Parts: sequence; structure tokens; C-alpha cells
Amino acid sequence: MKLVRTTGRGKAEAQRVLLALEGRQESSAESVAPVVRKIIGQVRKSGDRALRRLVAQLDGVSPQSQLQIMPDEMQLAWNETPEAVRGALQTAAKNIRAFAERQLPGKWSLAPIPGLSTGQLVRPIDAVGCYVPSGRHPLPSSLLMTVIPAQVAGVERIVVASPNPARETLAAAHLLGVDCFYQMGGAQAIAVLAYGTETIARVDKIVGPGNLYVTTAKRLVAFDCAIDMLAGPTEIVVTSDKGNAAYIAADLVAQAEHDPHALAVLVTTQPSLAAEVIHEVKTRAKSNPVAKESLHTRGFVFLTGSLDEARTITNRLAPEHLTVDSQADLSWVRNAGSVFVGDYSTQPMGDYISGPNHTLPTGGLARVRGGLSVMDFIKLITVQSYNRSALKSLGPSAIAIAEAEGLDGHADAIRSRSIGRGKTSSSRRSAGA
Ligand SMILES: NC(=O)c1ccc[n+]([C@@H]2O[C@H](COP(=O)([O-])OP(=O)(O)OC[C@H]3O[C@@H](n4cnc5c(N)ncnc54)[C@H](O)[C@@H]3O)[C@@H](O)[C@H]2O)c1
Ligand SMILES: N[C@H](CO)Cc1c[nH]c[nH+]1
Ligand SMILES: [Zn+2]
Repeated sequence: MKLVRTTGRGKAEAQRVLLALEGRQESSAESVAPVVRKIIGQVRKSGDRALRRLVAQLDGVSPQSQLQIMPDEMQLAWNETPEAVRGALQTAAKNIRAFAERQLPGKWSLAPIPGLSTGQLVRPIDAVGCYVPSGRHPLPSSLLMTVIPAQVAGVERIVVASPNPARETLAAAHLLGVDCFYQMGGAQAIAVLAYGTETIARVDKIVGPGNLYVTTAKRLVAFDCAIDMLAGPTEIVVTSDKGNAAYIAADLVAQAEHDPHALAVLVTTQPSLAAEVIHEVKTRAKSNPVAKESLHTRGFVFLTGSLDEARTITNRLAPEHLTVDSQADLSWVRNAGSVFVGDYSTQPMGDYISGPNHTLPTGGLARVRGGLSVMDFIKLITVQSYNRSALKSLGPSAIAIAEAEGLDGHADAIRSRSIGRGKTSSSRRSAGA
């Protein structure tokens, strides 16, 4: 990990590192954008034929195997999964579902004046694609995290895409009753979900985490198909003065092992903690090549001159995962995907079992949104209903604004219900003629 001092002679260098990290999404996507653009173009042009070729070439799916995985295959995977893993998947699913249900907003109505009822309906999105990463490691936990909130929201068509899914991923799909599962991954899977092929219908929104190819593809299709967010290479920031160095290092290594592009940062005012964590990380990452690589290239320890500065840097980084020392720290946290409090709230517990979603914004997107939630799968549709007296009461104000905007048709539509305040512009025109 690189030590970055924010005081004395280190100040300018610290600013440079921070600025680069604030723009981290764009700089990493740049390298893969041309190949991703090409893959999307091929799928749009040649549909199933291009998909077959790309999954064989990039996902390692044999050309003989069916891309759609049938429910009996998922059932078989469930039967063959060890009891302990099945139990763990059930526990995780229960907690994730309970959390998502608590997030679901309800319909409501409000009467601003007698005779006017306004309100909101909650409707699910019709068709959603859930991307489940499976390149370096199969992530059955990501299947639970993406499919469950969609089910809680009431999404009718849920399509799961995952390259070379592991038995446990198929078992998780069986547990949730998934009936539409395609083994396809990377940019080609995102292109299929966004645009469809001769045999696979497109969806309305794509959700789920993935590597740079997946995330860049989501960004490139986003004008044609809604996406949840950029949930790309994993990020961890630990902002601590009092934490246990061994625990902090273990969490940094854990999240860094996801991807060589992962970001792992410690922010502290304590030189001794900085030194201990750097030492511990070195020891722990020795036998973990991916973590070793990402910690070497994208591992930073910011040693700051004050707590205030440590907090400002943390909020500027807007990390996916943030660990802080105590509940009191929550008061200064403004930008983070998910917060873990204290020595025992190790981040992998949130990855698997606690209930809050582990699909979280990366690349600084935590400045504007939190993790995947049931809100990503619903629409809030507003409704308004007037009777005549309510229209009479509020109509003149609306007409005044319409006239100020010079929109005669708007004013006329209101006047046409004979609520008074002058003639309609068409009657004025005919009177003048
Ligand atoms: N932010 C979050 O919420 C979150 C959650 C879980 C995982 N993640 C991230 O998800 C990612 C999982 O990545 P992964 O790689 O293991 O699985 P993945 O399924 O995201 O990507 C694998 C696919 O990438 C494509 N690919 C790989 N190399 C390619 C190349 N050279 N050219 C074209 N396509 C290529 C292939 O199609 C391959 O099947 C990691 O970055 C991890 O940090 C993020
Ligand atoms: N840490 C990942 C989110 O960045 C989620 C995950 C899934 N499995 C293990 N971890
Ligand atoms: Zn993880």
C-alpha cells in the first residue's frame, strides 16, 4: 500500500492522488471501452449467432451447451449442494428479503383541499435482468442480492445472466424459484439484456455488479435500457484511529481479493496504526495474488493531520464500503454505499448474510445514491383527482401561472370546465374577430 501524507511536503502529492481517485471510474473504463463497444455492436447486428460465438470465446461456455438453464437443472444443483451451504443460502435469503420488504414504499393519498385527492401508486418494473458475476469467482450471494429485491417489488419477468454459473449459483436460483436463467456473461450478456436477440427478449432494466467489461457495457447501453448504477470493481475505505490493525488489514485484503482493479484505502490520523496496517496487509496478502496486485496498485493509506481532514477525504472518496470506529462516526458520513461500524462488523458479513444489499455504488457514485434496493425495481406513479369545486378553488392560481408562461392552451383547458376567471382564448379570439 502506498503511504500518502496530507501534511507538510506531502500535501500537493496527496491532492493529486485524491483528484485521480475522485475520477477513478472514467480512467479505468477507458481501457476497455473500445472492445466493449465492439461486442455490443456484434450482438446488435448478429443476435444469437454473435452471442454463441462470444460466450464460447469469452465466457468459456462450450459451443454444444444450451445457453438457457432449465428449472430441472437448478433443482438438481440444489439437491447436490451440501446441506450447510443450502442452510446458509436460506438464512441469507431470509435476511435479505426481510430487509427489502422493510424498504418497500406503500401507496398513499393526500387531500390538499376538499375535493382534490392526490396520491402515489407503487408499480413494479415489468422485466428486469439480474447480472450475477462469475468470472474469477462465482457469486451466488449476488444472485440473492439482485433477485430478492426484484421479487419483493413484484417484478414479473426476472432474467438471470451469469457466465459459467457454479452449482451453488444454480442452487440459489432454485431456492428463489428463478425460471429464466441464461449462462452468458460480460459485455455480451449486457447487450443481450438491453437489446434482445431472436430468442431472448430484452428487459426494461439491468441490475447487478460486475467487472470493468460488465460495468462499461452497462454504461454504454444506459440510454436504451435503464441500469441500476455502476457497481464495478470493489472498493473499501476504513476510516479509523482506534481500530485493530489486524482486523483492518483482514478487511482490506478481503475486498481487494475481488479484482486487481479493486480499491483499498485506510484513512487515519495515527502514524502507528498506519504502519501496523501496512505491515499486516503485506503479510496477509502474501498468499492472495489478486489482493496482492490490487493492494500494490490501488492500495493507499492517507495519513492526515486532523480528524476533520480524514472525514473530508472519506466523503470525497465516496467509497462503496466504509468502516468507521463507532456509532458516533455516522454523524459525519455523507457519502458511502454501506457503512460498517466497529471492530466486529467485518465487511464480508454484509457481503453475505446481514440483509442490506451488497450491490453497491462504486467509482464515487455513492455521492448520489446508496446500494441496490427495492426502490430500483419499482415506479412511483402519481395520481390526482379533482371535483368541480376543487377545480374552481385552485384553477385561478393555475391559470395565473399558465398566463405568466404564455401557454394559452393550458389556461383554456382549465377555463373550459367553466370555472370562471375570464373567457377562453378561443372565445376571446372569436369575440375580437
Ligand atoms: N460493487 C458491487 O456491488 C460488487 C459486488 C460484487 C462483485 N463486484 C465486482 O464484480 C466483479 C466480478 O468480476 P469477474 O471478472 O469475477 O466476473 P464478471 O462476471 O463480472 O466478468 C466475467 C466476464 O467478463 C468478460 N471478460 C473478461 N475478460 C475479458 C476480455 N479480455 N475481453 C472481453 N470480455 C472479458 C467475460 O465475458 C467474462 O465471462 C469484480 O470486479 C468485483 O469486484 C462488485
Ligand atoms: N464485496 C462484494 C461487493 O463489492 C460482494 C461480495 C459477494 N461475494 C463476496 N463479496
Ligand atoms: Zn466481497
